[in-house]
Amino acid sequence: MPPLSLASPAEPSAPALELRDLTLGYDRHPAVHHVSLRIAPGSLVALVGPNGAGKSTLIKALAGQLKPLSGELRGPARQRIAWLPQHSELDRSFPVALRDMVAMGLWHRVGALGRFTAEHRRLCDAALASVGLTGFEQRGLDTLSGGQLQRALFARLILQDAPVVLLDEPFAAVDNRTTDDLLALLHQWHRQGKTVVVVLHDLAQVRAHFPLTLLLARELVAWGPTAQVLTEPHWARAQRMQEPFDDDAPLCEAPPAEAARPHAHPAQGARA
Ligand SMILES: Nc1ncnc2c1ncn2[C@@H]1O[C@H](COP(=O)(O)OP(=O)(O)OP(=O)(O)O)[C@@H](O)[C@H]1O
Repeated sequence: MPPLSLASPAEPSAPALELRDLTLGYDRHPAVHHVSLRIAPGSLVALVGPNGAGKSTLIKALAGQLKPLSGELRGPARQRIAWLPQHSELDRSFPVALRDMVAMGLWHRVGALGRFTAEHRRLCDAALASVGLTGFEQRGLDTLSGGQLQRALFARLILQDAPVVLLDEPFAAVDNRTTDDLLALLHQWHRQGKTVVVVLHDLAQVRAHFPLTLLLARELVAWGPTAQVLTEPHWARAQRMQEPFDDDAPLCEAPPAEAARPHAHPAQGARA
C-alpha cells in the first residue's frame, strides 16, 4: 500500500484553514476523529468519503457552525466564510423575491442599519446575470426549479465575496448543464485566489476539476494531490475504516499526541 499523503501540499504562506487534532461530534459522540491538516490559501479542494464518513460534519465545523469536541480549528472569522449547506435549509415558502434573497449576500457590506443603494442593486443584478438568472429578479422562491434555486444560492455566494467558500454537495440535485455552469464559477473563484472546499460524491468530477482531495472516513485517510489520494488502496481503506463505526459508542479519549498520528491512535472511541 502506498504511504498516506498527510503532509500539506505546497504552502506558500500561512494556511487558510488549519486543523490540529480536531475531533467533532454531536452530543459528545465523536463523528470525526483527530484530524490534523493545513489547507493553503487559494486551494481548490474536494472533500470525499463514503456515506457517513463525516464530510458534512467537517465542513460545518470549518464554517464555524459546529463547535469542536476537542482540538483546534483556525481560519478566518465566521462572517468571512461563505457556506452553502447540503440541501439548502432555505424555506422556499418564505415570501421573498429572488433579488432580495440574493441581496442577503451583501450583508457584510450593508449591515443591519445600512441603506441598500443603487450600487448594491447593480451588484445583485450582476451576480444574477453571472448565474444566468437575469429576468428572474422578482420571482418568488417557491416558483423556482431546484437548479434555478441552486444558481440563486451561488449568486448569493458571489456577493458574499468571502476568501473561503465551503459547499456541501452543491450539485446533488441539479442537471449537467447547471453543474457545468456552477463548476465554472468554482474555477473562477479558484483563479481569484479564494480557498474553496467542496463535499462531493462524483469521483470522476473530482478527478476532472479538483487539484486537491481530502479523503475522510471518520479519520483522515489521505490528503494531497487528487491523483495520489484517489487510489484504489486508499478508497478500500476508507471503506474498511468507515464500516465498523458505531454511533452509540462513548466519547473518544485518545491522548492527543498519540491521536495526532493517523491510524496509530488506540481509542477510536466510536468504533464498535
Ligand atoms: N445532527 C446530528 N446529530 C447526531 N448525529 C449526527 C448529526 N449529523 C450527523 N450525525 C452523524 O455523524 C456521522 C457523520 O455524518 P455526516 O453527515 O457528517 O457524514 P457524511 O460523510 O456527510 O455523509 P453522507 O455522504 O451520507 O452525506 C453519521 O454517523 C451521522 O449519523
